[in-house]
Amino acid sequence: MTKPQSPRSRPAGAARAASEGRDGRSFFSRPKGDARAPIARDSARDDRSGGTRDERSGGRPTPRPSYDAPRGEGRGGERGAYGADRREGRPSPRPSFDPTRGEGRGERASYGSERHEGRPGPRPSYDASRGEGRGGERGSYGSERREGRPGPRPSYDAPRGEGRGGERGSYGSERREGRTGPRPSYDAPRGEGRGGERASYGSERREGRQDARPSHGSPRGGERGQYAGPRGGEGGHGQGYGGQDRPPKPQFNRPRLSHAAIRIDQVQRVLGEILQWTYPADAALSHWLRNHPNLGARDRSEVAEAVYDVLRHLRRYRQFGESGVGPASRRLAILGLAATLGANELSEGMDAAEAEWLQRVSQIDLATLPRAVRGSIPDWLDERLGAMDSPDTLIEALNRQASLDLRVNPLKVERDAMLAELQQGAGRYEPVAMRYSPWGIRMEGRPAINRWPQFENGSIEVQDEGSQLLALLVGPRRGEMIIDFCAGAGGKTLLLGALMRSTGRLYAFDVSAARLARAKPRFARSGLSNVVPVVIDSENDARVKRLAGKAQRVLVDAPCSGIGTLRRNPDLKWRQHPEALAELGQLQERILNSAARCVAPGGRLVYATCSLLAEENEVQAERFLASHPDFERLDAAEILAARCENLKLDGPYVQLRPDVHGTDGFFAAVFERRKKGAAAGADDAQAAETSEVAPQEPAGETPAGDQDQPA
Ligand SMILES: C[S@@+](CC[C@H](N)C(=O)[O-])C[C@H]1O[C@@H](n2cnc3c(N)ncnc32)[C@H](O)[C@@H]1O
Repeated sequence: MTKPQSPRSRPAGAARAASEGRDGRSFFSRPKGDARAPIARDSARDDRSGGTRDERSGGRPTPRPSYDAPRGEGRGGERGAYGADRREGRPSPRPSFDPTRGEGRGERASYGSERHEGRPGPRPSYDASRGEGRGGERGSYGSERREGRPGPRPSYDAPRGEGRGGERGSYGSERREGRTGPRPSYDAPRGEGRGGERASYGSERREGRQDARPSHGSPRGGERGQYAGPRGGEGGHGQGYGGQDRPPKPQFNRPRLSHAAIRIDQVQRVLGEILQWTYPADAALSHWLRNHPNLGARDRSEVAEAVYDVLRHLRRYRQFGESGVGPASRRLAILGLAATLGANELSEGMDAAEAEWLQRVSQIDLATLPRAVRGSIPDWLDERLGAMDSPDTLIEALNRQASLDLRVNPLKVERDAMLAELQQGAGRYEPVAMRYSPWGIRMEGRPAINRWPQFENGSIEVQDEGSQLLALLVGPRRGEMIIDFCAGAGGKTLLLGALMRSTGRLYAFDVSAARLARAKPRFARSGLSNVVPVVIDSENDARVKRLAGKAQRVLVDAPCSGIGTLRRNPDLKWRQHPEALAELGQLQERILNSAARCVAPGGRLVYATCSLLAEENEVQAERFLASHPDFERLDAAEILAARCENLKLDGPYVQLRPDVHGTDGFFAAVFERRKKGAAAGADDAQAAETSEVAPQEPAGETPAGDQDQPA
């Protein structure tokens, strides 16, 4: 099994995503006494919203998260971004052009959006205004709620999908795992336990009751005070005794716990939280870690890696777990730790029956398992990925950890100079130039990039290589008017603005004020002055219509399932479901149609997702072409190949895969508005000119965003 990446190094596409940290009014901002049920319902819609359970358990907002968690990614590739976002949450020293009133509020959750780049998130991040938050933008969730736009209905009932298809039994079990509360309000699992999986039900039911059966000599039944706590000084690890060199004194009548027993229990507890699917995995993990501040770096890393391993291989592990004894979440924890630490490390923490079971399931020949079980993906996803070339290698790659991808800021530094600098100072992370992106540097390990001066001064950002390549498709030029229609936390906006050399005007639209607010400090760090962030009410906002026929280039980095980012956000495959895909498809189509109206005759429209699924990609592109005779398709693969000689792609679309290109899964289509159809564009432009409200001015002149923030 592959060694999972520690949460520390994950992108912020925070759940990104954490929400990309997952956004907005998260656990952090939830008012005291917020009931559990409503949170579950909301989060089912926008699971990227970051948050902690502090509020759930009493409404005490947690201070800054201590754990620079998993994903700096921004899912979709931006590890380190998480930490960054968190910092971004602090009042920026140069709030020059960011008009967003909401800024500084929901920033904690911001890591989610970065995850998105790195993209995270079914994250329900998309379509913020509806409370959806699917796709990769966790952060937006909370903020959306604050913005007073709670979704009228929990359209994105994330976990519902799980039990469907062939996985009903397991879905129900997930919900039950670790659960101590009443049934979640979304009432997802009707039908759970039916079908062929009843036998496992009983054990699954036990997954949530960690303290009920103090068997195995494990820490249940009083472990809390024993290890996880703050008794020890900081920094210790390896023993898992809260940083102390020695285990705590055994208490009367209580057996002394081994390192392995403690670790199993820790992982079991975290899984108990995550597998309720109330919050994105990275948010739930971060929250748990914050509540255990005295765990050392190694403790954190080991817990996180095992938890992510379980999320990656959940379906297979559940199947293995059926033949075991004890609570199901404990069996999952053992499997995750055996994969990441090695079975030998666990022996002291298991009883004889567990050890025998582990040995037995470790010998199962994976090749004999159906692909969906072997690759641990839900049936609906197996069906879709199975229709693609080389599905096995693809699924395998999606279950591996992603590397840490950095991008230099071309406004500030040359890639080679930065690479030399990093090789000197951070050589142990093995920085190398990326294969395709001219601005990219790839690193191994989990450096706390967000504390590096190069990050703080805007010379580097965390961004998946695939996201970087999208900028080449947009091909921005100096002085142009460009629209980044779904700008989120600004990952792609940053590169577009730098390639415009900070000239012209770059509109950064998004329905999520929280995500745009998180973009602000990034814009400030990067030295850009040509970005105009605009929070729009919807894709049909009047401010969008005013720009009809005016933009030379429009990028639609559409809200999507985020399935291409499973390396960074493995929980997405359990949170996403086919019904949500259908809704996403409609949203993508509406956004594309509105964005197309902004394109000037002869101008370029780029449609991109971090999905691998045809229905979000080529099907959308073909539908757009069929309904827009004034646009023609350009060969996106050719455009990219002209800039990246190593990159061999079959057009007309760009489709990047982790197994082939080492990037997250991305799709891009490029369309050009016909010049001879200029009449339509001219009409649009005329309509715009006669509009009652003048177009917004760029930052530095009239900060348009000021008018755009919700109250
Ligand atoms: C894939 S993410 C964008 C990530 C961003 N481009 C980046 O690189 O960080 C999709 C974004 O679409 C936004 N969105 C959802 N519905 C939208 C709509 N109707 N109009 C504009 N943006 C929308 C979401 O809030 C989310 O930030």
